[in-house]
Amino acid sequence: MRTQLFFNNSGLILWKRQIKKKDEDIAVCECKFDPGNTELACGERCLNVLTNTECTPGYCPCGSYCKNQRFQKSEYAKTKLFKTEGRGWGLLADENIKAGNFIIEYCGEIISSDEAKRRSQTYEAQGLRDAYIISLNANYYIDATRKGSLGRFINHSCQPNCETRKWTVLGETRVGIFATEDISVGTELAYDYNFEWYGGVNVRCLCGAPNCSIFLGAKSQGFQEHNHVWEDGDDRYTVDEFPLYDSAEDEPLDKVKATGSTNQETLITVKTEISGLNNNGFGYKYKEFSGSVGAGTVGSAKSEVKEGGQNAIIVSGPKTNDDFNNGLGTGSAKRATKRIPNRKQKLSGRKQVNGKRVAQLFASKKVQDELIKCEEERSLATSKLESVYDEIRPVIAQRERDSLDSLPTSVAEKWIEASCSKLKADFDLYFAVVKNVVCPSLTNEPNPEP
Ligand SMILES: C[S@@+](CC[C@H](N)C(=O)[O-])C[C@H]1O[C@@H](n2cnc3c(N)ncnc32)[C@H](O)[C@@H]1O
Repeated sequence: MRTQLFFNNSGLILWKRQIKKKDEDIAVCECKFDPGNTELACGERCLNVLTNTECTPGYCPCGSYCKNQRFQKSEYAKTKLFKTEGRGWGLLADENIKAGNFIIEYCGEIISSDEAKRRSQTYEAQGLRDAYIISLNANYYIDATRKGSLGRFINHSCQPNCETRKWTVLGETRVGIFATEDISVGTELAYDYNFEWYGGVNVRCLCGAPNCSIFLGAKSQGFQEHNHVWEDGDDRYTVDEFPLYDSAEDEPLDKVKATGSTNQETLITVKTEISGLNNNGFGYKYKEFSGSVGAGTVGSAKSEVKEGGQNAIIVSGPKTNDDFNNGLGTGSAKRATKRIPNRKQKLSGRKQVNGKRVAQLFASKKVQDELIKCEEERSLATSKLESVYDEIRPVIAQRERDSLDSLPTSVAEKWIEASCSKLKADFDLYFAVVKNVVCPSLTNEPNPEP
């Protein structure tokens, strides 16, 4: 079966036509079926497996014993949703998974590249920060924003234990997540978004890997398209204008509200469509998967994840692309996108005590001098930090351009030193104020006027 997709002007799938493959076009492996050893049926030496192609039912010599129909039979590893620190939801291995094993299919709506661009901009404008669009091939993308499998919850890591792989299934390309190493039960699953991700807003990566590339999917096509910032002398690339989102800043998420938390595992049913349309071209083929929500995490959930009966939440989506568009903006998952407009705001935008002004509140000249001195030291530390910041940002930019992941130690040390001096100066000032207010006896001075 081959599929022909027809799009309307907005890049939405209008209808699809299944073109039956001729028998001679179907890839049939040469596996010899051994009834005494069914384990060998279409294993790693199967010609189809070697070419990332699933066997076609009815054509495979191993018949119902064929093990090379994992997408078709939804043979997923056991996984479990959990709430991460600062990265929204994540997915855990709920059993030991061997290197190379298929974990789950990345399901969603198939859209054209123009539509991917349009949706990505729309989501960004709507403040939807989590991005779920990945590339299927040169022309098509999979959007799991509103509809998808548990695969949509797998986070990024610069030191991943999984990867995406493309398989041909009954003539169509599908994307699966596969383990790249042995993964033990309870470990978070993560793949590197740099390859297929069509990311929206720039998100600071919180994977914590030593080789972290700072931004999520910084080398992915989507990121590059959104931020044509990498050419030398391009004045769009100034750090001050660089929209930066730090997921840690607005936790807990309001996207999926955790209410009625429970210490027991809660069964969830996730309605998901396989990537593609069913035969009538509009309705989606839904499959039901079961997973479990990590202990003490969630009882009911809003937006994409709706309460679906007792102890069940359902990830549901509209049945057609039109529904999808109409539904956009109503109850869609939102997290406010914070932008950091400039460095000054980032470094000194917080409310600061003005040492000199506070000094005037004290009657004692000795205390005033002490506070003024602290304030001067703090101003010095602040300017030092700002100049180090100015100095290191181009280094970071250059390393990004050169695809180098980590910062040179000397640069990092400089930054840490300047930050520590600034923190110490802040602390000294605050300490001096508190000391002179709370324990004036230490300096034998009277309290300031209230
Ligand atoms: C495909 S979704 C993954 C599931 C998502 N955490 C959720 O709660 O739905 C991708 C989004 O998760 C967040 N994310 C994933 N990996 C991250 C990381 N290493 N650091 C920070 N945020 C991350 C980002 O907001 C990203 O846009």
